[in-house]
Amino acid sequence: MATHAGGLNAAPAVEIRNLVRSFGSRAVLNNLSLDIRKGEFVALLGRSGSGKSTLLRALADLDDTVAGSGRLEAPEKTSVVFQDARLLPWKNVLANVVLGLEAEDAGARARAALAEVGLNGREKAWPMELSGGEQQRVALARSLVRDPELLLADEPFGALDALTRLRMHDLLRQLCARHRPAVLLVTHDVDEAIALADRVLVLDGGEIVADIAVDIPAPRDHGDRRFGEIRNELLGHLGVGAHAPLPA
Ligand SMILES: Nc1ncnc2c1ncn2[C@@H]1O[C@H](COP(=O)(O)OP(=O)(O)OP(=O)(O)O)[C@@H](O)[C@H]1O
Repeated sequence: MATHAGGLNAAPAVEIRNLVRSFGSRAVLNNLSLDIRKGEFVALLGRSGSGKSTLLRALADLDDTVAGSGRLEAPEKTSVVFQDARLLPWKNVLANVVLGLEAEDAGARARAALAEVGLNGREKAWPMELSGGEQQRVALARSLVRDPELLLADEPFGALDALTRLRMHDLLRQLCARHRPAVLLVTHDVDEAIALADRVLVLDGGEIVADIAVDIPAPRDHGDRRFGEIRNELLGHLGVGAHAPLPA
């Protein structure tokens, strides 16, 4: 079992026991159990179709129509970020962040969140005027303004170019260090998982088949020996050689 980065609260934010989720006769999640502690950043890898999004949707309570059983406890204050920013095109940036917020100071909080993601001064812009990376910044601001105890992110940087992706890694790292939500990040990118997470999981056959603590101090260097060891171990669990491309 993994050891964990220091400074984390030992109480679990997420407790999953014997979770089953099936489509027809196929159990995509098969007696899966998992804890995520408060403030812990967990990345989830797995081949295409292994059930990563199914798990994330279960945690987000977005799977009412899916057959299943088991116990799942997750915080009420949960935010989700998807690969596409899912902004309402007819609302400006500020209105997108404020949407659904009932707090009296919603506007001020949304402005502060936009400043945190580097979009100060863009409050009145329309989504279509923003780059893909900027739209994802808005999506992050929209999540954080709700002060979530759990942040679920389903390949949030998958559609971005390599440089923007690296910038978004820095941003997400800073935001998580400041707000300390528990995080479950679904990604296909092994290096992204190692660079960002306290723990990296691999999902296969409906179960967690690897649970690896990333015991590398920040800032993490991709060329670091330990980084390479963890990469190789994860690639092994994913069924690919260390230098072969990850199957889509
Ligand atoms: N609504 C649905 N109806 C039927 N089958 C589904 C449905 N949603 C997902 N599945 C199936 O469940 C399996 C897991 O899907 P899921 O989207 O969770 O995988 P994933 O690991 O997130 O894949 P990817 O990495 O390609 O996004 C797949 O075989 C998929 O076809």
